[in-house]
Amino acid sequence: MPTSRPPHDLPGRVSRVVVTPVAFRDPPLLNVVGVHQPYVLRAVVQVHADEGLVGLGETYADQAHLDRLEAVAAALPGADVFDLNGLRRVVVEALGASTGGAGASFGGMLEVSSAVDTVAAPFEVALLDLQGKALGRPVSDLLGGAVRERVPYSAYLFYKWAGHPGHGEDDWGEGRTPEQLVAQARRMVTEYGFTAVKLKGGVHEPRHEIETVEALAAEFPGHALRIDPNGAWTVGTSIEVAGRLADVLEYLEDPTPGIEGMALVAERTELPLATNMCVIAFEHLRPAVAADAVQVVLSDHHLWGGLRRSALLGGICETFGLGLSMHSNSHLGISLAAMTHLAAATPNLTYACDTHDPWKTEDVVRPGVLEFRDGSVAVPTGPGLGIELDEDALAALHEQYVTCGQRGREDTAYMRSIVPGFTPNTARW
Ligand SMILES: O=C([O-])[C@@H](O)[C@@H](O)[C@H](O)[C@@H](O)C(=O)[O-]
Ligand SMILES: [Mg+2]
Repeated sequence: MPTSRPPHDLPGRVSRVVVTPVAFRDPPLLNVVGVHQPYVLRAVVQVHADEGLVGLGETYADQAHLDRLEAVAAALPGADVFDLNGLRRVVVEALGASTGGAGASFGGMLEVSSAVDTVAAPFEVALLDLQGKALGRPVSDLLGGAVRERVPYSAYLFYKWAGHPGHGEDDWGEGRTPEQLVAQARRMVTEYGFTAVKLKGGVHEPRHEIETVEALAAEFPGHALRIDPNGAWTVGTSIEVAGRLADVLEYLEDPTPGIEGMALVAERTELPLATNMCVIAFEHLRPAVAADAVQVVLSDHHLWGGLRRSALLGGICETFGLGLSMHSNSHLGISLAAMTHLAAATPNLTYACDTHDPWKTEDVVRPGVLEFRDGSVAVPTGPGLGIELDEDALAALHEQYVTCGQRGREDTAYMRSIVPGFTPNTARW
């Protein structure tokens, strides 16, 4: 059992905040807006407190977002590490001064109506990590207690090129045909033990993607399958695909753009529709519920304002009878730890969570804690997030950021540099 420290040892105030942008290698994964660049950019947030403890957070590192993170980092010293409502005030004030609180966009796919939630999230995670370290308790305890010891994740398949142009073939090779995607799934299922499998669609004609899902269903009977074309299909196509795949999918994710479009599809299928595109902030819940547009919401603490606001989202989903799953963008181990604590402490998060983890070959977190077994990760039991930052790896990945030349996620621009004239495929088919 972890032991509590006496109250007079608790850290009181934030003394210093360091935001470090890093870049880690990523394969050429295809999606509706283009292709992943050679590197993923992330920002590692370190919040130092006056007792010498350090809390960790992780988020996107596009330049505009970094500027906002820096504005908060400058304003946070002196803040009470237990005052999470106060953190939000600091963020609102800092963004008001630096940016006017405008929205944000990541990679042309995720539009955020207010930057406050996205900017606050990594600082909230870092403060919770600090609180847990001070109290000798895991973050899941601070969120109400873990209701499961392990958190299930799903395999995340992508159509992909064999390698980044000019760099030869990568470890995964080409992912274009149904057979190649079955082989990709076989490797993930064998190495990680996943029992849920998600296919990122919106890349090829729907007929080709249906064949891929059918091949996966034949090869992995009993696995929970999902496809997510990120709104690449019209309402009519979505209804057709839902009809074809009704017996093999557990849910269909964002087949068509917008709450209205999703509602039209939902009227014509029994298949639950999931989203991380048309419901991405609290203000979208009311119209989505009123239109019965979605049956499953994919939460994401990076976008919903942190772990406690994601728990609030869980409560709202429960109230309205909505299912709850978890979205992922390419991420490092700090985020995987945060996602795992959140999922562990959210009783109605019953679907396997998305993760890009298998595509990652570099990290800033020391190995050993966040290992996959039977498709799931054990909830860390150490204080805070329960993970340890590898300072050398952080420095190396920061150096990679400095030299890689990327300063934002640009899937479409990168695709156009290789396939001139490429158009993002939203509602194209
Ligand atoms: O990594 C990707 O290309 C994904 O398409 C990601 O950007 C999406 O945000 C995400 O995984 C999703 O479920 O829509
Ligand atoms: Mg999605």
